[in-house]
Amino acid sequence: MTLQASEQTVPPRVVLLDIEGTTLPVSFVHNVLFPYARRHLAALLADRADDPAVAGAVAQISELAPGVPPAEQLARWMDVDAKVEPLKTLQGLCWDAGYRQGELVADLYPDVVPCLRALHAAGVVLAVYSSGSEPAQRLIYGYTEQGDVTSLFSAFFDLRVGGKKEAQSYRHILAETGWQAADVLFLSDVEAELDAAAEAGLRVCQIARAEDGTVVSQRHPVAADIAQALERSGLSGIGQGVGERVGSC
Ligand SMILES: CSCCC(=O)C(=O)COP(=O)(O)O
Ligand SMILES: [Mg+2]
Repeated sequence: MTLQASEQTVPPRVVLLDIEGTTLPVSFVHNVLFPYARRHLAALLADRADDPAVAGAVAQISELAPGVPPAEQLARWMDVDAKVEPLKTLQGLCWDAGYRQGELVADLYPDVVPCLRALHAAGVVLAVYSSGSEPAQRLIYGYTEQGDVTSLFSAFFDLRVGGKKEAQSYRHILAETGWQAADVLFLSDVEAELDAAAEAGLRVCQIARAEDGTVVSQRHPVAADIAQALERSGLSGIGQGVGERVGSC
């Protein structure tokens, strides 16, 4: 029998977090980050063609879409929000300059940083799993409105381990880290990602943010924000005062 997160009394040791729709508003990704990358991709391809990261991504595009000019293929992928590695790599390189020049600052949901700090202080391992490249994930948490919070995280996983809607990707993360599936709580807004994580044995809870209009899961525990997800997963009582801090985050 599978226990619901709300029924589990042993708290998770690891919290694995999605980004878009979970810690960062969907609108920030789609109205700020994606358009920024779209505006800068052509210049990146032209100006940094010899950069190994750019050349490697272009080679990957040619393998995935032989005969299609890379810029055209990237535009097609962006039109459908495709989660493919070379696009994510190149978007990350565009954003890098934006964050460093002060044009981009990650507008995380207000509950996120206080919750992450409380969990970290309680000894809970924090990790990220996003379709955005690992460098892009580090930029988001490196340039938040609350400063650089990357040190709160022990690990970052991207499409290198596979797509987020595939159970095998979560098994890959477990194999790489040595974490036990039952010790890991995965938080995401997307039901198909929660399905895949649950199939791999992870504990899951959907973050259904009102602002994002998330389609509420009928299959998994649901929380309105990170604090509520933690309470429902047995984390509000960990350590002296952590419950209060998490509760107020
Ligand atoms: C981490 S960079 C911005 C997010 C992104 O590029 C993306 O495709 C969203 O993916 P997620 O897996 O966080 O939903
Ligand atoms: Mg998401």
